[in-house]
Amino acid sequence: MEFTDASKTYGSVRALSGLSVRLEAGETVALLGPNGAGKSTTLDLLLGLRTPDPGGTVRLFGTTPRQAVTDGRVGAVLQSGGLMEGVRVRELVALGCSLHPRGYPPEQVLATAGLTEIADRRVDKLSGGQAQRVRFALATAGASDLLVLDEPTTGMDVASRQTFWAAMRDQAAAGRTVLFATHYLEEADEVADRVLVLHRGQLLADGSAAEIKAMAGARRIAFTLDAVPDGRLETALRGLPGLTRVQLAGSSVRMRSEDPDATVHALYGLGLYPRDLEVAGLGLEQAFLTLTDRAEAQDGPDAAPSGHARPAPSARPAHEKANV
Ligand SMILES: Nc1ncnc2c1ncn2[C@@H]1O[C@H](COP(=O)(O)OP(=O)(O)OP(=O)(O)O)[C@@H](O)[C@H]1O
Repeated sequence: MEFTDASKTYGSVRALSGLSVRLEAGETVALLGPNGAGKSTTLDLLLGLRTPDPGGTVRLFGTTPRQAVTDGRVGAVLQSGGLMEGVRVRELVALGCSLHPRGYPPEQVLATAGLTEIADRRVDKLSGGQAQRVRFALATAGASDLLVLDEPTTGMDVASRQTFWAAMRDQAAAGRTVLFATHYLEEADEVADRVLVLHRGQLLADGSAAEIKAMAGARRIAFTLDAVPDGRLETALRGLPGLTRVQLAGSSVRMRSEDPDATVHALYGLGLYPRDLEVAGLGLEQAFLTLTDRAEAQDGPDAAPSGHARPAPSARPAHEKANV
């Protein structure tokens, strides 16, 4: 599975810009990026739903994405995938299995997706999370070699999500490649062997979650002061060396620093005695924010082509509770 210098332009918007990346069999790969970074476009190219601009190519299993899909080598869960109305879950899943060149028995697919209990329900009467499980069942209706998942667990509750990822681990263990776009960074951290970070249509980072965290470089510093800092002290705290973010909540202080040794040294230099001092590496979520903030600062706010959204934390459950 290989993208070679693949770009995609929609009118004046360059959604993807010269992507070159190769996915290996059996890898579980997370595709991360702020809103509008080009994730869905990347997946659409991989599925043959769109073609790259002239000069770039996308190849799957030695052929075109379209041919690979026709051959049943690719299964997909797409954000926009509508489900056929007026049929029951069992009927739809059976249809998916029968259409797949290497389809599995429907009862097995229903069980794996956790749908056996609601197999006789009409598809148009399902909750959002249940409908998502049906999409997952359709994506795994046969022996595909690549699974492409666009925000696959959106709307699922915690238990369904765990079932979903357990099934995906089984798929990867069976040698399948799983590529998923997500805004749940915890999932990417837990599940993916490899993380690709897209930003404004370009590949910003490619590595394991640990490598991405190391690439961000920064560390978290957290401590508590004896009292709520006054204005002067607050200014002094914000001026400590190495800081990229500061968050003050009463006497509790959280910082992100690219030079934690210098920050902590200078902190003591202010004559403070911080309690519960913690210096820790970034989680994948904070590393992601650091990398995309940094790229944003380098590009400048005007660098985005028209139509590109800036990162919108509201769309990302993981980011809602993002802290420094
Ligand atoms: N059919 C289209 N016509 C015009 N612009 C488009 C079209 N599809 C996508 N875009 C633009 O291309 C850019 C990349 O969009 P894409 O959907 O690939 O991003 P994404 O990373 O999947 O975003 P999100 O996280 O919001 O789903 C965005 O600026 C988007 O507005």
